[in-house]
Amino acid sequence: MKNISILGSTGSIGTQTLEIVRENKDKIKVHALSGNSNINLLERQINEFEPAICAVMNKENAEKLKSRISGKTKVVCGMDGLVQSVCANGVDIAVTAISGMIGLKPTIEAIRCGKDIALANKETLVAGGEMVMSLARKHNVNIMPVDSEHSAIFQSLMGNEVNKIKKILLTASGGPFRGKTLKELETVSLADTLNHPNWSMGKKITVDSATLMNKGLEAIEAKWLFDLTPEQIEVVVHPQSIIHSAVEYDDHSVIAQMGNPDMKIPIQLALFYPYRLKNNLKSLDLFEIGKLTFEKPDMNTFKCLKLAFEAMKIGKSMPIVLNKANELAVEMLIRKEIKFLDIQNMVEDIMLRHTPVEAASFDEILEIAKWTAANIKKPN
Ligand SMILES: NC(=O)C1=CN([C@@H]2O[C@H](COP(=O)(O)OP(=O)(O)OC[C@H]3O[C@@H](n4cnc5c(N)ncnc54)[C@H](OP(=O)(O)O)[C@@H]3O)[C@@H](O)[C@H]2O)C=CC1
Ligand SMILES: CC(=O)[C@@H](O)[C@H](O)COP(=O)(O)O
Ligand SMILES: [Mn+2]
Repeated sequence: MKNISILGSTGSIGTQTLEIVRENKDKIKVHALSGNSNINLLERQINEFEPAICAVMNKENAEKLKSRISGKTKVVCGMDGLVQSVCANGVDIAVTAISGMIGLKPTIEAIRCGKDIALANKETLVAGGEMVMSLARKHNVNIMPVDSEHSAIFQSLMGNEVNKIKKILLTASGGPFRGKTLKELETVSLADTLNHPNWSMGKKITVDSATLMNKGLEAIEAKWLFDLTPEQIEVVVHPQSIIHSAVEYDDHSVIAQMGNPDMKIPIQLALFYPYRLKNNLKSLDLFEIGKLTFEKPDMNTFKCLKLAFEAMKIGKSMPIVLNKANELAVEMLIRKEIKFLDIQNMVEDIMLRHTPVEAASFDEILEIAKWTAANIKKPN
């Protein structure tokens, strides 16, 4: 029996993880759940999965939840609570399904406590990749990719010589605005932006997919997970999202992983690797799909992708600035305070004003994030 702790159990990845638990009760058990605002759902999840711990980031929400539940679940709060929920005795694997770099601290602490990580939260590696990967090596912890592209790369690497990678082909759907011009992007609405063609996900990542920042963050995530140079990462727009990514080897053989766009496939593999358990998902029907097509990304229109590659090449504190500025700008877009194209312009503007410095410790990463928040400029 495997015991898991889910950081962000009320979100898209969190709830899909719980669906997998529900279908595999003889193999996996929930030790801890966590969330922030959705205490109605947390209450239902506690009643169903009876975890030992439930962490709620927001203190008032934690108090409300405490008053609603009876039984054996201990409710803890704040960042200390999140850390307790992943480091608790008995937890074997922490699923990092919080959105944003707030997930960095509990991930680092989970690794320090020797817990394996099923990593969905890509912002963690963008902001703290060097630190997280070296801590994982030190504590002999496995970091299992949940992100569909990274799971595909992981699977395409199985049984092959890792040092013979020529490059990886990181596939991108192109998002809801694929093929649009800068002029057309000036007037897109929030509802259009949140309308992803292939995946149903949380708001933040859905906006990132529309700006192509998601692919930029994923390129940096891949660099850290698979020890790649920026030149070894090629983004390929593949609107059907059937090939989830591929690896080209030195002998020019290309190995890819395919499947319907359903996150339960990579989540399940991350939880049960090396076992591939039966499930009730639909088979891939290539006749129904008909065509798989490929395009080059338009990095001049979708500048976030170019900016992410620049930040990766510059290194040091630049990826932290890129990530934090993007998080802040996406929050503003969701609150309807800025327009779609403002995101890439705000990220570019602060990157131009930032002088990269070494930022490898948690405190240094936090300092850079604070600098970014204090210096980001909202358009007039
Ligand atoms: N969704 C997907 O298909 C994929 C997601 N990912 C990555 O996985 C991560 C999660 O994405 P997704 O599930 O879509 O996101 P959601 O927005 O659906 O869920 C986010 C979760 O994080 C919790 N949360 C948000 N803010 C805080 C906070 N300040 N403190 C504690 N908990 C918080 C939310 O709690 P509450 O709801 O209670 O407020 C919720 O449980 C992201 O990093 C994303 O990039 C990667 C690949 C695919
Ligand atoms: C499901 C998943 O892994 C997402 O990161 C997805 O890849 C987003 O789609 P885009 O390819 O449009 O960014
Ligand atoms: Mn992805």
